[in-house]
Amino acid sequence: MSIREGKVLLIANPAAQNGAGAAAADRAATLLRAALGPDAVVLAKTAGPRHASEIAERAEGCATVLALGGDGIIHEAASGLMRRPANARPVFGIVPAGSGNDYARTLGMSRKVDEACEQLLAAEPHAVDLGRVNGHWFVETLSFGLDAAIALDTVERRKRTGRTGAVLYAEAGVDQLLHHLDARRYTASFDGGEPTSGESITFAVQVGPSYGGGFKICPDARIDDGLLDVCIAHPPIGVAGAAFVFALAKSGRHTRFRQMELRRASSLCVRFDAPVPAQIDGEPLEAEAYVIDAVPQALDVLMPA
Ligand SMILES: Nc1ncnc2c1ncn2[C@@H]1O[C@H](COP(=O)(O)OP(=O)(O)OP(=O)(O)O)[C@@H](O)[C@H]1O
Repeated sequence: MSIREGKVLLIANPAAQNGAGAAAADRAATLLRAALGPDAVVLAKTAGPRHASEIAERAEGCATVLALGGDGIIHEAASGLMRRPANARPVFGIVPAGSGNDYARTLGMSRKVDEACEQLLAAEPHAVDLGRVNGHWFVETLSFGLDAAIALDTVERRKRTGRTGAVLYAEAGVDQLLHHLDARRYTASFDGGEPTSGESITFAVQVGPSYGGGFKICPDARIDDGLLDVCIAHPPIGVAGAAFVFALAKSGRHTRFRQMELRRASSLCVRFDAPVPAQIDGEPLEAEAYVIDAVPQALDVLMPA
């Protein structure tokens, strides 16, 4: 079903990208109403964290739900939709207006509002996989360790300084690299296999390739293969080596280093010996053990043709 059939609910985070989301929301609503009709599009601006999830869960009578903002709001809206019965779940789409926009990169959506609306108007739905950890859904990324510490530090820095984008991520990266290059002991079992133990500096579990504002941590991950791609960075990696690997990860060329272990699995369980920073689509997540699986073709998502 295309966006042209049925009502569209546009859930927008006015606070995304340090407040730029408000104008982006009005612009997208205007463009979509011009194309689809004045009554075809309902704009709902979020009032705060988790509101997008509640709005999406209550999306009665809508054929399409769009999330406008960053990966956080996309994560929340998709989670809300997944709480609806499968036979009453609207098609999902995004208007990227965030800071990192990793899911937008994966879907191939433009980060310009006008272009993204054009793409949505011509898009067809595609059944894509979602990840699930301890009952929480994720659209793109779940990770533990250094990179999660960087992602979470980035959010803090953005709030503090008002700066955005890959430069901010790199800045947080340098700081965390210098002060928190910790190896974390883990035990993991893949697809119900025998548990194995090891040490990781980062441990990423991806639906799509991208995290941290465009770093291709699992460059070959596909969102419709029914599998999760895993990248485990093992020690030893010194500060200079880690910085080098980190820079190469921007284009996915870090995978050739012997410290990188790449795997695919439909499910895994991971436990760390000590509390570890963890991020799910850029938001913090805390648990003692993580039970993770891929849910194939979980959500119909509008993707550019
Ligand atoms: N009205 C609001 N005021 C403040 N925060 C909000 C509001 N609505 C939602 N949020 C929260 O804002 C956070 C960040 O939102 P979002 O991901 O859309 O933008 P971003 O952080 O700029 O982008 P990215 O996640 O791609 O870096 C989310 O955790 C969300 O819950």
